[in-house]
Amino acid sequence: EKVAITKEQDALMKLIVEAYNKHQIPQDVTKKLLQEQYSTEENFLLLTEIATSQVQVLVEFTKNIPGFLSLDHEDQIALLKGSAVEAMFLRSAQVFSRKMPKGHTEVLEERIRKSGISEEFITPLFNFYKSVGELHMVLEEQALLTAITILTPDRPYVRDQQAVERLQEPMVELLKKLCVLQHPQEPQYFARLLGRLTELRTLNHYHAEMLTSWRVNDHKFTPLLCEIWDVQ
Ligand SMILES: CC(C)c1onc(-c2c(Cl)cccc2Cl)c1COc1ccc2cc(-c3cccc(C(=O)O)c3)sc2c1
Repeated sequence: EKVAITKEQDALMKLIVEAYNKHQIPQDVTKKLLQEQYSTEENFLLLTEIATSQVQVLVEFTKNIPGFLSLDHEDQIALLKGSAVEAMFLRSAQVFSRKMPKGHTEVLEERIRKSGISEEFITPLFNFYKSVGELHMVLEEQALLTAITILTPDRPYVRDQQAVERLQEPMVELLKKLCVLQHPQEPQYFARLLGRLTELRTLNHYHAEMLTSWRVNDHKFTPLLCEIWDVQ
């Protein structure tokens, strides 16, 4: 039967995409990727600055997700803390999938490879970037997938999981319809997108190890990152 987006779904879509477009890392931050010199220290500092800016952007985007601010306040914090790393993997992955202007892609890869991350995490990290790049997600899909990741009910310390499910469910339904409409020639595209969310969960584990190894080498994070990642 013909798949059609309802009026409500279209309104939800517009709100999510609007929020996604509105909240971006400022150009003066990302353009530093091209300017600062290359050293492990400099790369780490630059990535830390971008990640901090990304968390601020993520909080603003999340506040614009319909219904989020009506959730229990403790749960709002639990959802943000539980999804921040995954949302940032998704965000940084988009840089690799769309050909960034002025060769950001190569420069970002170089800086991540030389930021003190051990080889055992570099491989899964870039495998993820490659698998996201191969999906050629459109903006709507990127925005919805980020919102769905944030609204994952079974994050640690979430008390009212049903309330989160009630927000996530319509987004998953909408994404499913979008995938059918955007990729008619690829019926399993939606399943591939959800597969990325599963892969993201494993990356959380790697990221926790990355943080530990950076801290062992006395790398400092910003107060915002310390708060969202429960470090220091
Ligand atoms: C603290 C820091 C050292 C760190 O610790 N773990 C990670 C991490 C790493 Cl390595 C990989 C994945 C996830 C995390 Cl969380 C990081 C760096 O995290 C980030 C987070 C967001 C972005 C967005 C970017 C980006 C570039 C150009 C353009 C744009 C754009 O949106 O236009 C975005 S780069 C970038 C780097």
